[in-house]
Amino acid sequence: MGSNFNNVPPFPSDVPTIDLRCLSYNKLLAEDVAESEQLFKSCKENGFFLLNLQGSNEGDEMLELAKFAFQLSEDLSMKSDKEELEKYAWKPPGSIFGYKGLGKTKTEDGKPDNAEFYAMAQDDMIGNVAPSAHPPIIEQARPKIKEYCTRAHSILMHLMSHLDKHLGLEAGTLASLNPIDQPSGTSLRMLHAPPLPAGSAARGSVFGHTDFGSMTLLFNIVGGLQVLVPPDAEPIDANYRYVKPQPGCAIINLGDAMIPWSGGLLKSNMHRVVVPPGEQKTIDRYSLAYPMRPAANASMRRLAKVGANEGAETEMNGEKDICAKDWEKLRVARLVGGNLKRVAVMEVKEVEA
Ligand SMILES: O=C(O)CCC(=O)C(=O)O
Ligand SMILES: [Fe+2]
Repeated sequence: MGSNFNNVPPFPSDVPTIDLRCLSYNKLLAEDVAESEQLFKSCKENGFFLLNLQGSNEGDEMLELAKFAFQLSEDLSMKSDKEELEKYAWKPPGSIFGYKGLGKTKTEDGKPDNAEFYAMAQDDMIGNVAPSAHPPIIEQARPKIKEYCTRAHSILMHLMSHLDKHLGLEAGTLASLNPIDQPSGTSLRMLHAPPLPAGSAARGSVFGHTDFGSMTLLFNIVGGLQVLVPPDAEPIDANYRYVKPQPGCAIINLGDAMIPWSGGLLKSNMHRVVVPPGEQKTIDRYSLAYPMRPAANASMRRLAKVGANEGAETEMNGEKDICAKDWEKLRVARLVGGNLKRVAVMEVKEVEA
């Protein structure tokens, strides 16, 4: 994947960027205490960090799989008949997987988005459920997509094991809420934003949102991703900063599920994708998102004991239980209804009331 960075115009130096921590996956694998502290800090401050995957077998394998998936995404975008892809259309809230064509959603300013994507359900790709039909380009890639999901999941599980420790949870607690072998809404989503025709008005690709799941592993090469700074700022243009993509690194961000689980201690930050900065706006932008979601039947309730010394709300009285599947349904319905409000700590209670 590193080589792909050589084929794109440089990320400009005169745009506002967010200075994300770049953590070493190798050090985290070796249980490096300082690196682990930095991970926890990032999760509490803004829920975003870069993860350098170079130098460990697992990390290098993930980078190779990303290279494969970037090519797959390009092949799908460039070699497919769009009408053919519409046979596998994404139709929320009923079907949140499949193909979404350009302009099917609106960005903040009410204009149609400038991105297409193809989302593949992990359950389908790894065999938790009977396979669904996909275009031949995807069908042929099934074994690699399965490898991709498996590898991405195991990397995120390791990051979760660090959070278990910091949150004072028993080892394996967060992993047990995100098992790969049980049905969940986890997917691999390949996004493509074509360059806008010269002289046309700017149009964003992905409207401001937080990810629904527990943790996302993201690869991009071309800029355009922006994060809200600080996380509780008004979601207006002036408060968004670009993330500068780094070779050999994934971008990790926490999703909304971490908020109720951690009693609001951890952050799930608003982000969006706008026109790539500077000269980068002249080329096709591809990104690969693996938003890991909790098992469908996982409880969204605050985890007992979580962060008692860290200022998290630990009072659980009155909180009703709701499973991830129902919680996500409410989130999708809210999104389709145009409500992009952030998830509140007490959302579990709110939605059930
Ligand atoms: O394309 C990107 O860089 C980010 C995409 C994203 O936020 C998402 O798919 O949830
Ligand atoms: Fe996202």
